[in-house]
Amino acid sequence: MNESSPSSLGGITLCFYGAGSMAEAILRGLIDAKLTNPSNVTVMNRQNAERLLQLQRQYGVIPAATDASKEDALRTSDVIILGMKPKDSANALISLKPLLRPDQLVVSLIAGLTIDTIQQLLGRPQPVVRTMPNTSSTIGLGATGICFSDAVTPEHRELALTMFNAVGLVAVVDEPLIAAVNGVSGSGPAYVYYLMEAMIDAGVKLGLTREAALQLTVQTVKGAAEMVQSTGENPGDLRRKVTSPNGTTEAAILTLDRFSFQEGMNQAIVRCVERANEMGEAIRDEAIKAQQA
Ligand SMILES: NC(=O)C1=CN([C@@H]2O[C@H](COP(=O)(O)OP(=O)(O)OC[C@H]3O[C@@H](n4cnc5c(N)ncnc54)[C@H](O)[C@@H]3O)[C@@H](O)[C@H]2O)C=CC1
Ligand SMILES: O=C(O)[C@@H]1CCC=N1
Repeated sequence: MNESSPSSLGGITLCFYGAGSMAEAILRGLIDAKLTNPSNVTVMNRQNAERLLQLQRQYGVIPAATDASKEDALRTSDVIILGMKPKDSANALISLKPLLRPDQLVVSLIAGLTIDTIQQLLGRPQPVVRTMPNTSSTIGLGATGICFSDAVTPEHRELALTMFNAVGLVAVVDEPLIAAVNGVSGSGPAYVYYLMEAMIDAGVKLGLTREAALQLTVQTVKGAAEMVQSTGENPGDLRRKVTSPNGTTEAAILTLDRFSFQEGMNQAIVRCVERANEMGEAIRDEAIKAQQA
């Protein structure tokens, strides 16, 4: 799964165009892993200068709060990381178009936005790396799906793999499968947190303190994930080992089945993928309108 890559970004400069939660997860992961010096990282957002100062205080990165400093960072950084919401991406790419040099690498974190739409909005076959990361990149345990445009050079590819390997696991996939990655691991932490919320609330209803229910749930989720990874056994086999015939776990699993747990999970992920594609189409339509205007 993980392709090998060098351990440092050297003096490569990075510009986070959009500095919200996903951008912070990645920049924090890169800085904690000592992959880059914070002075090589510029952050910008639409208008929240206080947020940029907070990122500067916390990580030592460079804030670009004025129009001039934003333009300068976008013109000069080696890598531009698109970290805005999908709905803001068409306008952001239209503003980026006149500033970019053909050799700057564009790395997108944006759900649904295709390489083709990025290139249409930029008006040229810019090297583009499309990714679908997740917020666990913050602690180096991210899971990122990644694909590359034709204009990406072997050096760009290595650079992108180095960045995302530093913050977790990387799966190189064909672009149409990025939506599936979105469904499984991009949005996946939220499903797990949702499960944890339900387990904790049930524990509290049964009389545990919230703190005890939280600690027991966290350790259970951590231990279960670690068991799959360290034993190499598949989750189904491990589940069966917990489930004694006619025992307590079987009673619980049969109850989950009565509520169509597996089907619910399957439908949730299918809907997530559909939504990613819908959002991608909406941005593509905006791109077409912008070109006709
Ligand atoms: N949050 C998550 O778990 C994941 C998010 N993503 C993708 O990451 C992207 C960002 O998501 P979040 O960080 O959650 O959003 P967020 O709302 O926390 O951050 C978005 C940032 O973009 C900035 N922005 C918007 N338009 C801009 C412009 N024209 N110029 C400069 N900055 C601009 C906003 O000011 C804000 O700082 C989205 O496209 C999302 O699909 C991908 C995987 C996981
Ligand atoms: O909810 C979203 O649209 C983003 C993409 C994956 C996780 N969060």
